[in-house]
Amino acid sequence: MDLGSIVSDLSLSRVALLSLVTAVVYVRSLVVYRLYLHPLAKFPGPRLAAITSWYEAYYEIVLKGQYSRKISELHDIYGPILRVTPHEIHIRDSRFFQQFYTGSHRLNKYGWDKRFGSADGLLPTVHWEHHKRRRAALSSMFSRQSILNFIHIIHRHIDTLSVRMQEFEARKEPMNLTLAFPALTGDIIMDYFFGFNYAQLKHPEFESFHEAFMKVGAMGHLATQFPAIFPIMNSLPDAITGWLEPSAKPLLALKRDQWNLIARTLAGDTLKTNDLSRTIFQEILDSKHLPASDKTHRRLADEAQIVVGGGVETTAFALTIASFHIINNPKVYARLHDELLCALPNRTEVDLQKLERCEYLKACIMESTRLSYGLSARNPRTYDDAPLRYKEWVIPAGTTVAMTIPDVSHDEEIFPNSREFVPERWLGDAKTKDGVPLERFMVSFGRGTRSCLGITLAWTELYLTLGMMFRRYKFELFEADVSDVEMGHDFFIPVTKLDSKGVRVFVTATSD
Ligand code: HEM
Repeated sequence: MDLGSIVSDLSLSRVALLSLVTAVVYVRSLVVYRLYLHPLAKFPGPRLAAITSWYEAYYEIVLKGQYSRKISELHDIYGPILRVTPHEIHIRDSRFFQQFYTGSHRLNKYGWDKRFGSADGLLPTVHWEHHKRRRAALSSMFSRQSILNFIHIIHRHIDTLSVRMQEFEARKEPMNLTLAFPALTGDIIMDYFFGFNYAQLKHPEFESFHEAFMKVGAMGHLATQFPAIFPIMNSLPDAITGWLEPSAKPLLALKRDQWNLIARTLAGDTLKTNDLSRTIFQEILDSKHLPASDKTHRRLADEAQIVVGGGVETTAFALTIASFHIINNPKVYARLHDELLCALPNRTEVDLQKLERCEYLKACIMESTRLSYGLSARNPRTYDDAPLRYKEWVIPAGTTVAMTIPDVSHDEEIFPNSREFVPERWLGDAKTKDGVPLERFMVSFGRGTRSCLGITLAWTELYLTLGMMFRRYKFELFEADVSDVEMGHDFFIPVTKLDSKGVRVFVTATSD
């Protein structure tokens, strides 16, 4: 070995040593900073969660969507306020929920922009002002009147569901409601957004967006830790991404499909095949609230993914939960069926106004919505203008603070036996023990300026679908139990145990 190479070997090992020392010093300083000097250092919680986001990553990625559950256990130990990552505070206090989400109209939402690969859709929009104009552009399409203008199309899809039920009855085969409902809600929202649908409800196996949206949710945990994932996925050809990550294929297909639909519309193709006078898509394109930068191909694709996504899984899960519990509880079924018999003496009729007067049906919908949560994820907000006060705590301005809907749905003080399906808890002048109206704690549609935009559409679908089903049919569960509707994983939306075969039922038409 010559002198030159000895010298260069020595300097290489010096560089390596120096790098190691620098890394150790950096990590130690970061740990000391996050534990003792960080503005959130005084907040309770596990030290590991305060030091590194890998604590969160372990529960979300390795254990597949279990951090929400862990956080609930941590609240039992540390109290209502916790530091759950180095930069985030979580609060579990049902009585603070309303105040937290409505405390200011200038709340920003950091974090969800990385989750779905559609950062400029309404739901994940970070800045409150951008959100305000994007929401204004969509609002009129979600008013009661607009939904009533669209209701004949919802009726058509519910008729198709009824025809499919007759088919399964004739074949004496179990029907998979877990798959049928996303096909129903998918066809409805496609008709409303684009003006046509993929007839997923007519597909023999109810092929739908269901799997793709579950994948979006699951990948969100990865994207939270590695925000480059979606930008990389978007920049690679689909074939390569699909080869690298086969489980992303349904998601890629969905994204590609929506991208192409928007390209065709922008190029002047008419996709609309239904008789609707306006689609959500046209409404966005014509909106005076939006600047040109909000009408680009990419932004429209983001909005399509978010609105179609918002319209599919949430309502479908609430329908699945309602159906399972009503079928599983003969007394609930009997009471509901009797009520529907009075409201709709003619079995072919499905009338929204009449169904809305059915108190017990409404109570069943409240209960299934409570148990379906809408979203199971921590729902972050940032008070950027001033510190947020919670009890004796002052949370510095600019801190991400989150609360979680399932925490309220399962607050035993407010909803005793909260895991059980008890529609009766909503009847009459329902109140908590200390006299607060119970509806105040129905938070599954969120609260404040960013609460669910599709609430009227969701309620309309729930009334019409459940009204039709439990007026016209009787059902028997086939190899399904409560674990097929309980949350096993928080993939942003609640997901049941992963090996669930779904809620399968035998169908029989009623004779009355
Ligand atoms: C049972 C059914 C549903 C439930 C429980 C539900 C729940 C929710 C929740 C909790 C949020 C608020 C997220 C937040 O606070 O940041 C939300 C937002 C949203 N939902 Fe729903 N949803 C349902 C059905 C629908 C339907 C049918 C649509 C129709 C497209 C829809 C569209 C949206 C949209 C666009 C947003 C974003 C609103 C915004 O950021 O301003 N949802 N939903």
